[in-house]
Amino acid sequence: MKKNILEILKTYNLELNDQEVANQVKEIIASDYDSLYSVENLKKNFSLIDLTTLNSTDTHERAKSFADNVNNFRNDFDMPNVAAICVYPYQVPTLNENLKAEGVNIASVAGVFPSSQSYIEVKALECKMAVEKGADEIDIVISIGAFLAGDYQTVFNEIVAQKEACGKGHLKVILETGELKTATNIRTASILAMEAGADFIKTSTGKVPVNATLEAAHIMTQAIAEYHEKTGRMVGFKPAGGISTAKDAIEFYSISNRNLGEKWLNNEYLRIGASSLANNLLTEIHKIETGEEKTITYF
Ligand SMILES: O=C[C@H](O)COP(=O)(O)O
Repeated sequence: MKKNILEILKTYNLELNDQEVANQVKEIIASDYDSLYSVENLKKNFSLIDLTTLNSTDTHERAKSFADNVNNFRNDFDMPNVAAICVYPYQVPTLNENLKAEGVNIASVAGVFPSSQSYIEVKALECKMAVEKGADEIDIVISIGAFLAGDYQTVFNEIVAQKEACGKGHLKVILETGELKTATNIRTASILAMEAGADFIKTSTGKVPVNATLEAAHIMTQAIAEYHEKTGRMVGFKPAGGISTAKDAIEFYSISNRNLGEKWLNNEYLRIGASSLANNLLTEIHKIETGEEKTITYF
């Protein structure tokens, strides 16, 4: 029998004040950011990256070139590799054939990314096919229109169906927080997605005007910590969309560090979805380690 998400949500206090959230974020950054800004943490943040392309101009060749660079990375740099490469579903077989780097996963968007506007059967089939073709992880988007219309049960049922379709694949659920607007909506969607079985909750697709914000990260990581306390299950967190500088990465890391703590600060439970962060982190690490200002464009 399908669970009733409205009944489940009643067991949580969902109301949040946007201004209080903003103040809490300011306090965390003011107090923690400087001490967390180190080469060690920049390298760790690199190892949290889901190296992403997701452009309309993508091709199999583009996926292969990502795989080649990731395969060679440890020959060229003495630091941990990225966590995963994230591509469109049709590119999964290309990664499956070409990605050889140890410990680097294949992630695929699915569920009719980025709009999620289709039949649930189509969305679930895309998840199933991507896993069958070799994806370890699947990134889907919630039905934002249904959520904003208050139809939480449909949003919940669709996540459950796509989780089932993923089988052994890990499911990351994108809330598209920039479209949810309020802190209360972001908190509600976080809890709904976790209750539906999300292995990770993720902020954004990178395809809407407002992508990952520190406020959304704060709300989501607090919800993850609370859900863990209530159920014992550790859900991962993935900020994504518009995170491109070393400063951005350490700011988001400061929020996760404060709200989730050490157990989450590894790529099993923490990821950053980003198309341009990797090169910028390499450039910053090189600058701190050698004193030389040199733009590194590896990916
Ligand atoms: O999931 C990852 C996002 O699509 C990446 O967004 P970005 O291109 O703004 O880094």
